[in-house]
This record gives sequence, structure tokens and C-alpha cells, in this order.
Amino acid sequence: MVSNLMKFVVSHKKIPILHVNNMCCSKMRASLQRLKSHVPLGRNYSSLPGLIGNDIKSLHSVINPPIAKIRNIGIMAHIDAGKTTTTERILYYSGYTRSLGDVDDGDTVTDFMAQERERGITIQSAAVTFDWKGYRVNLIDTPGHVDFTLEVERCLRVLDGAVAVFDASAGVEAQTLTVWRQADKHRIPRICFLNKMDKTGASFKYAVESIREKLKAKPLLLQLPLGEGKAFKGVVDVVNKEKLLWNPNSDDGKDFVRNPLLEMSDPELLKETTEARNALIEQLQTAIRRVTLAQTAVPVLCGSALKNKGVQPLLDAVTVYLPSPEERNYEFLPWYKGDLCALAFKVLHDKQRGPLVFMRIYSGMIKPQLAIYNINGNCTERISRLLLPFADQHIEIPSLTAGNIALTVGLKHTATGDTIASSKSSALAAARRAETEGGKKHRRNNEAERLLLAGVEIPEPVFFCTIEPPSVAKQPDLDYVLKCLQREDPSLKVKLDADSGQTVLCGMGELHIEIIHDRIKREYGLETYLGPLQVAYRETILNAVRATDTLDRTLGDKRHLVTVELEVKPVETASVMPVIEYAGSVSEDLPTASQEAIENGIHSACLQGPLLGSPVQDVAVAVHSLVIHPGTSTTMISACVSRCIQKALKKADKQVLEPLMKLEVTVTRDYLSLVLADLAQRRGTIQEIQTRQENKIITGFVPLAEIMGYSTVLRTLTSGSATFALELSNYEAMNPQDQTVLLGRRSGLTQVL
Ligand SMILES: Nc1nc2c(ncn2[C@@H]2O[C@H](COP(=O)(O)OP(=O)(O)OP(=O)(O)O)[C@@H](O)[C@H]2O)c(=O)[nH]1
Repeated sequence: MVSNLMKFVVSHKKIPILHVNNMCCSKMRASLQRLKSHVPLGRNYSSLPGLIGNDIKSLHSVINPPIAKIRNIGIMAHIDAGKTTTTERILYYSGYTRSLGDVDDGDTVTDFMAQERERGITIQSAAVTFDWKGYRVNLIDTPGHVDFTLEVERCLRVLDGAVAVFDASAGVEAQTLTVWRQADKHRIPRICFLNKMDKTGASFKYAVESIREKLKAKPLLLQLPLGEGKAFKGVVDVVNKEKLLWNPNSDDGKDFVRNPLLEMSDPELLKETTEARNALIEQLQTAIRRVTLAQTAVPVLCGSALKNKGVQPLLDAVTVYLPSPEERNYEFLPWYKGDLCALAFKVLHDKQRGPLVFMRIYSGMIKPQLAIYNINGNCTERISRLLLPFADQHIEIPSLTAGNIALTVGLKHTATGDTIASSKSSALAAARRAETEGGKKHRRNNEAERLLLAGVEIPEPVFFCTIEPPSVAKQPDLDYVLKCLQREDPSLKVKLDADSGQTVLCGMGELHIEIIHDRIKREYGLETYLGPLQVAYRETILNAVRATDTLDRTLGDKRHLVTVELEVKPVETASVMPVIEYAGSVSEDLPTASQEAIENGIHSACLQGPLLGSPVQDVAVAVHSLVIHPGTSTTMISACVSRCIQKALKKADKQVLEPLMKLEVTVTRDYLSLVLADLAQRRGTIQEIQTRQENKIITGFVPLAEIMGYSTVLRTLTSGSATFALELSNYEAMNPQDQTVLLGRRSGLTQVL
């Protein structure tokens, strides 16, 4: 008994969960205040359910609840909509924490990484597990900043449902649209929570309309607010015709009453509620849950996380309307026939325990000491310990079954996005089933590929800069740190500049690179120096050009001789992957190894264009003839093809393409003209200016090169009253004058992207 109990030790050691960030003004101000006043960061935690006494059986049921009682949900939203505040309330009401954390005081459970506490923003998502009325809820807090969009998308992949949090005074904002589209892509059923109902300017009607218009979703109003702005008191439950009033004298909002609406006391409200209820029932015909799961409509609730109102009904709605893992239709599940299938969706580096891998288990079971097969890495490794991620506490557990989110210790090679099976033979058996059951639909290049679950497109980085260690002797340390960080964050790319020998960091935005730099110092104790931040350009060609090349080299007693004739031509693909065509005479009898060698040569040549050494986009390559002397190695074939393409690209008329960003600025009327004038100077084009209550919303496009450091500029221009969101739109041809200036500036500088 004693030894069994030892297995269920509660770990009180903090494991750093990486977090978020966004330099929004309110949080920056709050964090500065915090730094000045040195607010202590201590938290209280209640003991975990099932761990009291010797009741191992009840602990078992806590660890592996029936799958129908599991809800894997995410919270998604625009920056600052209140995700973290809502999560804090959720943890408090579910009895997990004993005090209410506050983002403005920097003591939330989920945002506990030092950077987050100082900046007041969430960098990467943390999984939080808790129980609510007999349901096991695994909740992923996702970041709102666009630099971490990949993080959001990866988390969506492992969710069964999501809560979209809105600022009720702003409705649908730029980043909400992005994450909503991502959730559409992964077919995630959603509930909307109109937060900040207490805020001046909050408008339930406006926010609902914006959901209808901008998200093209059908809102199902399950609640109506009781007052708005300062007058917000509670909510009306439209389905049950009840008023939910939070006790104004309770400082934590735990105390509230449900009162039926009566004709005598609330005639108007009853009338309004009855109308809304009738509309709801009419509109639906079928059950709310069914339409939510089918994603034909979204239930809408409202509240104020900060003022502790509306969070408990939101949790009820999560358990009632969002699906359990078994209600999600994962086409790959039958292929595994109950064997282990899991997705590693996040890797964290813990100094003491090494890499910690978060996994969503789709089928089968995970145990400590289990050997698992990583399909992406084609390697087998062993899990040493298994933990349940209760925010910054982790309990050690003996097993975890399908539908759950696990935290594993001991996996050294598994990276974010990897698919896990129990063994290579199990993965191969699943791949065979996929082929027979899925037919042509799933036929891809190789068996393993068919099973990869991640399917998250990693966007190309738009920024890069050099990074240097404090001394040459520290270069291996830097290489190691960057390798660890890349396992956690696949959107971070690291390259070596062949000419200067310098290490180059490539990231999704200024903030992304800044955070990486900061983490290298804080988490790994390595001081590094960053070179100036540069924009990642691309190149293309404007006309078709033919070229021929011969490579004739004797190595030892072996002659390698290959002659190729090819043509590069412009096509519109918006991609850096060249379209490859073969003349009939070439493709006939072309051995697979030679074809691979040709394609490797084409891809590597297109990575470095002749103008700036940046990737070449929108090109097709037609291989017209190819003569290979017997015995010529594939490396020589690749080298010859690559050289021939570079020759052709040099001869063509060339064009630099620059990243164009979609920009949304929210500004008060007083500052509108100042912001517009500044954008005009930045080669910006304005698409439209909308009015949202007191504010003007400017949307438009601006080249990335012109918008670096914009947060500081905008803050100065508008005395900190404006906010903005940026997102990569596309790559656009630079005009000839700007291109000449850029090429002049860059001559002498090497670009590695
Ligand atoms: N008035 C009001 N303010 C709120 C409410 N919820 C959150 N806030 C405030 O809004 C700001 C942002 O809240 P967070 O919870 O950090 O928002 P977030 O969505 O997690 O932010 P990111 O992680 O940076 O994307 C903080 O200053 C909160 O105090 C609310 O219901 N009413």
C-alpha cells in the first residue's frame, strides 16, 4: 500500500510553463507599476481532488475519467480580450486555486513565467487541468499576439472545442478573425463569451452583430446582459428564463442567486426574455448542442471576468454544449485499432527534468517506462515519468488513457508537432489500414506521412538577425540552446551564414525574436548579442530564360559527367516551392534517385536568388534534356542542376518582393489624421476606416520594412491611446526606385534567407 501511494506524490516544484507576451499599453503600464511596487508573487493552492487520505481508487477515477466526461477546450481571442483573467476565474471557481489571480498584479497561475509577469502577456500556451461538476476539463490558454499564431494553431489541433472570448466593447477584432478561421480549418465547435460587459462602451448588441457580420456565424443568444457598462449586474438565462445576480457584497463573486423572472416585478424584462427565447427556439428547431457540434451556430454568453460575473454559467455551457473527445470524428482513429496514437503539441525545457512533452492522447494508453515510437523522427524512446499538468503543479500518475492531455518526462528527441505510436510495427499496421480504408484520398509519398497528425503549416519567417555568443568558446552552448528552443518552437528557424560563419535567427516578428533573446539569457544564462533586425525579402523573375550546363569531374578513378538543359519561367503560385516539369524524353525511364537529385538541386538553387540571396518565389522549372554518364553520383547531378538554375536566374529580369502586412489600427477620433499621415509616409495604403463607438478602425496594408518599431511610434503619436494588429498578407513587387535603394543598401551585406 505504501509503495503504491508513493506513486501518487504531488509535485510542488514549479516547472516553468512558457508564456505569452504582447506589448499592449495597458499591460505595459501595469507591469511597470508592478516592478516598482515589488508585488510578491506567492499563490495558494488547494489540494487536488482525490489526493486526500488513502483513497487510491478515487484518484484513479480522477486521473482517467470516462471519456464522455472529458472536455479538451481552448480559450481563443484577440489580445487583451481577457483570456487569462477568465482562466483565473475558472480555476478559482472550480476550487483549484484559493485566491483570485490578477494579470495587472502579475500573479496569475497560467502566466507565471518571469517574462509574462513583467510584461503581463501570455507567450506560449499552458495546459491546465481541473474538474467541474463531474467533468474533467483540460484547458489550453492560447496566446493572442500574431507573432504566436502558430502556437494557437498547434493548440487548436489538439482541442475538441473552444471558448472564444471577446471584449464586448470592441466585438470581433483583427486577431479574433484569424483564430476563428484557424478554428474553422480544424473544425472546432465553439462557444462565444462576451467578456468585459462592465466596461464603459460595452454593447451586447454591437458585439453580437459583429459576430454575425464579421465571422459569418449564427449567434444563439443563450443569455442577455442585466445592464451594460457600470450598470452591469448579471445575466439572464434565456433558456431557463432566470436572472443570475451576483451578490454585490461578495468580493470574489462566488455568491449568486438564480431568480425566476416574474410578471409582477420584471414585466419588461420578462417580455424581452420571452421574445428572445421564442426566437431562439424558432431559430434552432434542433438542440443547441447538436448545432454547436455541427458548427452551424455558436452559443453566445456574456459576463465580466474581472468583476467575477458570468464565469460559472460559461463553465456549465462548456460541459453541456462542447463535445467530448469521442464525439469528434477523427478519421485516423480506426487505423490504430485502440493502439497508442498521440500528438506532441508542446515541448518545454526544464533544467532539472530535461524536456517535458505535452501530448494529446487520441487512442491507447501512456504509462511511465513505456517505449514509444516517434513517427516523424523515425525513432523509439522511453517515457520515464508521466504527469498531469495542473497549471504549475504536476501530479505524478501511473497511466493516462485516450482523450486526455499528458505531460511526459524523459523523451529527448520528440519535438513539437510529432506523432507518437506504440511501436514502429504498430505505426506500419496503421499506415496499411489507412491505405486500404482511405483509398486514394490518403495515398501520399510514403507510409509514415499518412499518419502524421500535426498538419500545422509553419509559416515562413519574415524577420531575421544575426546572433552572437559572448565569446567563441560559448558558440557550442549557443548552438545547444538554439536546438532546444527549436524543438519547442518550430516557427523559430536558425541558419548559418556560409559567408560570414555567423548564426542567424529567423522569426515571425520583432516580439518573437525579442522573446527568444530574452529567454536565452533568463533560462539558459547565456548573454548574446543580436545584430540589426532585417526583413526577409523574396525574389522572382519576370521572363522565361533557358540555360545549359555541364559538370565533368573526376574524383579518384571515377568520372562524374552530367549535362542538363532547362528553362526557368515565371508562374503565379505565391510559393517558394518551384513548379517542376519534365520534357517527355527526360521523364521516360528516369530513375527515382536521379529525379530526387534533380529536385534537390532545383530546391537548393531556388533558396538563394541572385539579387539578395533570398528565396525565389513564383517560378517553374522545365527540365528539357538531361544526359548522365554511367556512374555519376546523385550529388553531382544535384550540383549541376543547381548551378544551371543559378545561371538561368542570373540571366532573367529580376524583381524583389517584399512582405506586405495587413494592418488594423484602433484610434480615437482626435488622433485619426495624425495616424493616417504617418501611415502615408510609410508607403501604407488604406483600405477602409470604420467607426466603432468612440473609435476609428483603420484597416490597410503597409510594407513590413516600414513598420518596424511601430508600437513605440504609435504610442508616442497617440499618447498611448491607440492599439494595432499586424498580420502577413502577401509578398508584393517593390517599385523600381525602392528596389534600387534597397539593393544599394544591401550591397556588401549578405542575406541568408
Ligand atoms: N473591465 C474589464 N476588464 C477586464 C475584464 N477581463 C479582463 N480585463 C482586463 O483586460 C486586460 C487584459 O486581460 P487579460 O486577461 O490579460 O487578457 P488576455 O486576453 O489574456 O491577454 P493576452 O494574453 O495578452 O492576449 C487586463 O488589464 C484585465 O484586467 C473584464 O471583464 N472587464
